[in-house]
Amino acid sequence: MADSAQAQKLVYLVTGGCGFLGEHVVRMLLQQEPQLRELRIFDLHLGPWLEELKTGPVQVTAIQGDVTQAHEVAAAVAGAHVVIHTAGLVDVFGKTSPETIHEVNVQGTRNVIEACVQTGTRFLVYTSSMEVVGPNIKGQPFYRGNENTPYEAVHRHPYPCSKALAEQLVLEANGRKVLGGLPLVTCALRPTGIYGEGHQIMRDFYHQGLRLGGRLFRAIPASVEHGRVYVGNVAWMHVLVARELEHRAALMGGQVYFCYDNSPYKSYEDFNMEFLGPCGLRLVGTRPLLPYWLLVFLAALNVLLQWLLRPLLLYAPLLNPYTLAMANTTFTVSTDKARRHFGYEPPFSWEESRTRTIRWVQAMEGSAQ
Ligand SMILES: NC(=O)C1=CN([C@@H]2O[C@H](COP(=O)(O)OP(=O)(O)OC[C@H]3O[C@@H](n4cnc5c(N)ncnc54)[C@H](O)[C@@H]3O)[C@@H](O)[C@H]2O)C=CC1
Ligand SMILES: C[C@H](CCCC(C)(C)O)[C@H]1CC[C@H]2[C@@H]3[C@H](O)CC4=CC(=O)CC[C@]4(C)[C@H]3CC[C@]12C
Repeated sequence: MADSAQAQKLVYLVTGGCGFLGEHVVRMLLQQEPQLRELRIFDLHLGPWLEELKTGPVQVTAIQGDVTQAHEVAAAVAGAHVVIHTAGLVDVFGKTSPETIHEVNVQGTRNVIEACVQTGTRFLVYTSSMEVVGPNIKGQPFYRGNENTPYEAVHRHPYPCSKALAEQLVLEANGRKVLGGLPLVTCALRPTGIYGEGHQIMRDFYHQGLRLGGRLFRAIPASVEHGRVYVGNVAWMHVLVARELEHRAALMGGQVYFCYDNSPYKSYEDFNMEFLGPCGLRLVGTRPLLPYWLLVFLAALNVLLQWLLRPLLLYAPLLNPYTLAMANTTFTVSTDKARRHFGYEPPFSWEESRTRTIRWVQAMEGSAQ
């Protein structure tokens, strides 16, 4: 797509463009994609910040729509050169039913693929997740693994199940003939746990810490390592893949790539403290304060309470058997596949990613006072 005859000719569609990752992808595209003529942002809920983007040189079209509605998706996709499909329901806390998660993540993705085929859009970038691989239900560690590392990917939870099915649909669609007879080129990106400006779970931990008098209590051993990735780097990988898919279709089509950067491997809680610490919170305990069996019991109790309270209110705490298993299982990625295939280098260093995230938490602190 680097053809100069195509300068400022391309139309991109970002589904879920008002979400945590989607907003970063949208802003990154506007900054870094010189060939962009029109950027369509499709989301169930449109953010007010979109207005400020409409004054720039690129035509920004905000489309309020639902990926589960095939006709809405087809209308948004028609005429787009590239679709970046980030829309999804990210729910590991039992806020939504398994059926709704499946409908949005799997049927929504099917609708996006069919829309590409029917309208002649050739390039589709899908935001998958590391959860497609693991951690699995056995809690087996994945240590510095890459895209070829053998791992028993067995899931029961609706979220990873839905992401795995959707990813499979995207990969199988690679090579299908779109309207006009040319082949569809698809690719799936698998971010590990994303952090950065706008991260809701970081916000939740921060407010929980404030409520507890500036303290958080260690629940997970520091030895359990997680791979995390800065949202700006994830956004950049999406922009780069979208740009390179045409020229490297034979190499990249139907491929999966972990989304990674140089963020340090740490336990989920210790990693969060990299940002929450400089904002005045303290992680109490060098070891977990409660025995693991008690956490398992509390997590199960939360499931029971969620079920009992459902007719009255939505009770969806951070701790449940799934999140406990996730937090307590080492899952770290070490790969260079994206660098080898399309020259990905994370534009934000760990220091910059950390500084930006701390500034964001501090701004939240300011607004809370
Ligand atoms: N947050 C994380 O750590 C990770 C997220 N991902 C994936 O990245 C993608 C984006 O996730 P986040 O930005 O964290 O989530 P998010 O919840 O902030 O963003 C998702 C966006 O999709 C939109 N959306 C939801 N249902 C929709 C529907 N029916 N029709 C149209 N739009 C709809 C939401 O309104 C939201 O703006 C998801 O596909 C998720 O599975 C992958 C790995 C890690
Ligand atoms: C909320 C969990 C930490 C709470 C642990 C407790 C209650 C003991 O303090 C989070 C631990 C791991 C997170 C997940 C992981 O980063 C991978 C993910 C990938 C996605 O695609 C979506 C988000 C998530 C499932 C992420 C969700 C929060 C954790 C379970």
